[in-house]
Amino acid sequence: MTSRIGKPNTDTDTALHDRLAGDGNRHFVMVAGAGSGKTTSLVKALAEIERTQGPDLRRNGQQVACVTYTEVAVDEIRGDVGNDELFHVSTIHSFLWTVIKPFQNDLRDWVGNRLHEKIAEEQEKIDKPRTREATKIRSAENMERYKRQLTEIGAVKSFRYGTGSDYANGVLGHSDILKIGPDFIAGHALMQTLLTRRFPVIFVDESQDTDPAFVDALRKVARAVPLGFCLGFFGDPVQKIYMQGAGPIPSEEGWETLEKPENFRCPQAVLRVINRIRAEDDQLEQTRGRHVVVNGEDAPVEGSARVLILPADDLRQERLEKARRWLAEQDDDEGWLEEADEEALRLLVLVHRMAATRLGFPNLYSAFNDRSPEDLSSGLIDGTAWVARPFLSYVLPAVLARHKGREFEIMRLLRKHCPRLQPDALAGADTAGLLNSLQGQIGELVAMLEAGSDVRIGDILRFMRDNNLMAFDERYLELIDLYAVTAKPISEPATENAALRFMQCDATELWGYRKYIEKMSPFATQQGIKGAEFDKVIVVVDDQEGRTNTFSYGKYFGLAPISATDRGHIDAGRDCVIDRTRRLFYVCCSRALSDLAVVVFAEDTAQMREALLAKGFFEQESIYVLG
Ligand SMILES: Nc1ncnc2c1ncn2[C@@H]1O[C@H](COP(=O)(O)OP(=O)(O)OP(=O)(O)O)[C@@H](O)[C@H]1O
Repeated sequence: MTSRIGKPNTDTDTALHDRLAGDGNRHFVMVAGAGSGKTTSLVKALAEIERTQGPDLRRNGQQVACVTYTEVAVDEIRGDVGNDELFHVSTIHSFLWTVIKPFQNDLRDWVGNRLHEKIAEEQEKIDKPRTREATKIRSAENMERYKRQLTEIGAVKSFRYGTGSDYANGVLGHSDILKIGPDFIAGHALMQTLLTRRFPVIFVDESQDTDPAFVDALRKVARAVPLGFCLGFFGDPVQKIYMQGAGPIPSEEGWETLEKPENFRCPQAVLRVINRIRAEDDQLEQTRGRHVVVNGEDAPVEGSARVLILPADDLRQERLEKARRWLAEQDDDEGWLEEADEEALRLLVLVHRMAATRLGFPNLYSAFNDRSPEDLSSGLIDGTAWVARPFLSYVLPAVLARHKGREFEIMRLLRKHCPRLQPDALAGADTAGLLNSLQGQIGELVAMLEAGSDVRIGDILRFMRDNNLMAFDERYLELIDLYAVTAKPISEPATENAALRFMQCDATELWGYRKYIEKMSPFATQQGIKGAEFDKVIVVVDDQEGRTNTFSYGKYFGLAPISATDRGHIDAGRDCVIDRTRRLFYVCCSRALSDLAVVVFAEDTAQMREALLAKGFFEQESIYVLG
């Protein structure tokens, strides 16, 4: 038994198990605060289904689908329920791909329509009288390319799912899958029947951040199939931290709303803080808090929740280290200095310039973050930025595998990514010669990524393209060409040159970046820790670092003025920067199992203290100004 499944059932768990066992409408929404055990309820419900319905489902070749937000969350749930084939645990993308993959002809039609749409969009740009000449030329070129692709897709044998779309080669990208999946599910009755037959139960975890079109498509299925199918959402609207998430999931007629009043994770001191934070949102007040057994008695943990205000100058890194030492001394607890144990301490930073500098990838960070387009800046945090993918999933793992002498792993990576090892290319090839040459080229990559090699990221990509080590999509090929003809380093960040700036970074910066992405440092992003918990949590608040309009602690704490746009959003009752920052702060503070410290960098520390006192989240005696 794993830790989650082993937890005692709450009344809500019992109510859910009864519902799952019933033969009426079984759809439900479980909505509850942080640490209330939503994921625990989900895995316990899976175990209950296995126990009571497992043999029948297996006999019918059916599965229970559990869709969640990240690979990390998939692993967590898998860790609880094991590798049982009865459960199909996956991210949204991979679930949608499983569902739509068999419909190859429909996929081809969809791509055809999409290309027609793109052609029409470009034509519209050309037709606008105020479009600049250079833009018109680019649009005309794009149109030609799309038209060419229209003829090429006829020859595609079957479509695959990859990171970026490359229609001519049969590759559908992340964003395509997210459009096609809900379209197909919502639009085809046959699809709905097949879906519910194969997956008579579908659970969606972290529903507040799930794509709204996907949620709507599933709702439609639930309406169409009220009996014999069970759709269950688990979420917390106050933990929505991605702009595009669905937020609250309204219940429908016949559905049950299940609530969980307790918080099982946080100690009393932290529970008081997060209840106050939440009082400004939906006012849900959680009860109980974490308990431990002391001398045979179940007792609540008091824990701690403090704020340390530090001057925002260019000594931030040193000051943060000093603050950790201060906490260690105050508590006589070396845990605050922990560097390696992931579960013991996490430092949560909103944006990572500080971590980037410390880990040795300041330029790469700047390329992704400063005036960069949304897909790069948000992809920086979780490693999904399209320019970074080949390195994180292929090049760096291959080089590491060579360092460790794991040739088998290198072959696995090459087989997956290298066009020269695909079945079509291998037919009639001199396999031994090919393998030798590939081995040699991996050796060259190792040397290029060694400290002091003076190689740029773009050089590595050119090497890979020239030796056909990877199938690049068109966007990437254009970028490699652009890098090749741009001799001068770019000094001024601009949206359109972000990817090129990435290409011009020292290749060795990739190692620090990998370390950060793989969470091999005590730092984690504030958005990246959904669903997780740590013994000690340090939330680093530093508005100077953030250069986006998505979050602002200054505005949230009432120190920075709100803009006219913000005012417009507030007046219209729309989601605004203050709401988003509050939710992020709530998620961060609610990760602590024992101790929470919020480290705030402020231009004016006294003023910040006043602002925090006025907010009233923390007790007066728990707010410290450290010089
Ligand atoms: N019934 C229970 N009894 C005791 N502890 C529990 C119970 N349910 C959950 N817990 C513990 O509470 C903590 C939080 O549980 P879980 O991660 O499932 O909550 P969650 O609601 O998904 O959290 P969040 O939304 O904040 O990510 C875990 O340490 C879990 O082991």
